[in-house]
Amino acid sequence: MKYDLILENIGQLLTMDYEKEGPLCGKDMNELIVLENKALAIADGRIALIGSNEEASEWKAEKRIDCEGKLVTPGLIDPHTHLVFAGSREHEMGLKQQGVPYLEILKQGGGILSTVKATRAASEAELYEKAAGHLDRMLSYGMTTVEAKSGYGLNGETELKQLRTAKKLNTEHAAEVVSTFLGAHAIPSEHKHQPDVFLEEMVQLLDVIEKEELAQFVDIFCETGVFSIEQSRVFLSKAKQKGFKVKIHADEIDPLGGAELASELGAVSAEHLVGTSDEGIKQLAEKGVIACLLPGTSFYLSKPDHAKARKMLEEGVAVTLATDFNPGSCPTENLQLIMAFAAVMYKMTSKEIWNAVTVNAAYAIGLGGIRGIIAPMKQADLVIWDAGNYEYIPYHFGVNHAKAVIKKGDIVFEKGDHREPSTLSIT
Ligand SMILES: N=CN[C@@H](CCC(=O)O)C(=O)O
Ligand SMILES: [Zn+2]
Repeated sequence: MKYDLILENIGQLLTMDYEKEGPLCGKDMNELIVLENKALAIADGRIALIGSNEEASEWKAEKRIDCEGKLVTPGLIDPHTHLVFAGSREHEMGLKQQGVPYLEILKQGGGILSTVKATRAASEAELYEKAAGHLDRMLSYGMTTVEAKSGYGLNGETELKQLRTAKKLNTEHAAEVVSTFLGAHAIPSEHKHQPDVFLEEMVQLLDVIEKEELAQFVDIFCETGVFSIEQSRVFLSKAKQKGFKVKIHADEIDPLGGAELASELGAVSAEHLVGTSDEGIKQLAEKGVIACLLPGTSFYLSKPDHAKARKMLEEGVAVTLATDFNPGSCPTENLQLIMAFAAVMYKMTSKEIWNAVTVNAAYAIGLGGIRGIIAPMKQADLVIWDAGNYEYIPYHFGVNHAKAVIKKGDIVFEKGDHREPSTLSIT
């Protein structure tokens, strides 16, 4: 047998605990399988074998990579992004510095609504080109699978344009894109006084979204001045009736009880959770709703409060971490930076952080047990890091440590691609 690719001389290999079912929680989140001095073989885009370097010297392959004693992990998974949009919002930085709150900017027709204006005006080709650029950068940071929410259309035409763009990226780009319909992201100005009419319009889109397979998940921004708990309950219940899995932007700014609603509805995940009550945390644990935490957003919005990650972990909530990449509250594609934020702001351990961005992130986007692990016969989505151990990635922050990124067995990024000298020896 001749393999397509062999990675040799792996210093640390994080396979993750691929035998456990379901997202990791409790003390399982703080456990990591670290194999040392290993080699692995890839065939037909899948992991074929894991063995010692001595064994690997007997294996035959088209191509071999000497990992030089470095760390190899599953590709990172980002379970919460707003990938597809037009324009940018750097002009809001000054307003924020003057103390204008995020929701006040939105109320004045800026914020999300300013991105809606730009996105409505953009062609599908323009959206595609811009999102592909962001996705290139994500891939270069080791992110091999990314969730992408719509929500900058707020009308049928543009929401579908965003979702079709994401679907095309999933087909054509090396990274994998999982779509979420977030039509209920804000109230568009034309429906300012009729939010329920607007929500019904978004419900009407679900049939075509299902027919064209444009999204697996439906999400809503449940927040003061956006959608209430009751509106969110009605909207998400209708989505569930149509067979969609649901997520909620919950308790991001005001503690409205979004976590409790996510638990009541059996949502796959609740996102943000900065203001979530202790009761809300208990319910997330009880109902097995994954907490998708976004420390980059708390950092960027300069919030004094952060999600109570330690409390969630102690209560047995399965936690994942995401960039929340978007043009307003968190313009970064760098999940490695978010890992550092989680260490500093949430006091999560390196082990918890690695489980959060691999195993649990996969469960949060419907790919549990399929992505975010390195196991025989599973898809070969891997990162070779320019670091000798897993603790180094959340520690040395703000720079890119990915040395090479492999998606479905293909090398899709190497450090040298970006005019940085590659030290990886590929023969
Ligand atoms: N909070 C709602 N949505 C995004 C921000 C979107 C924007 O500001 O453009 C979030 O998750 O942070
Ligand atoms: Zn978001």
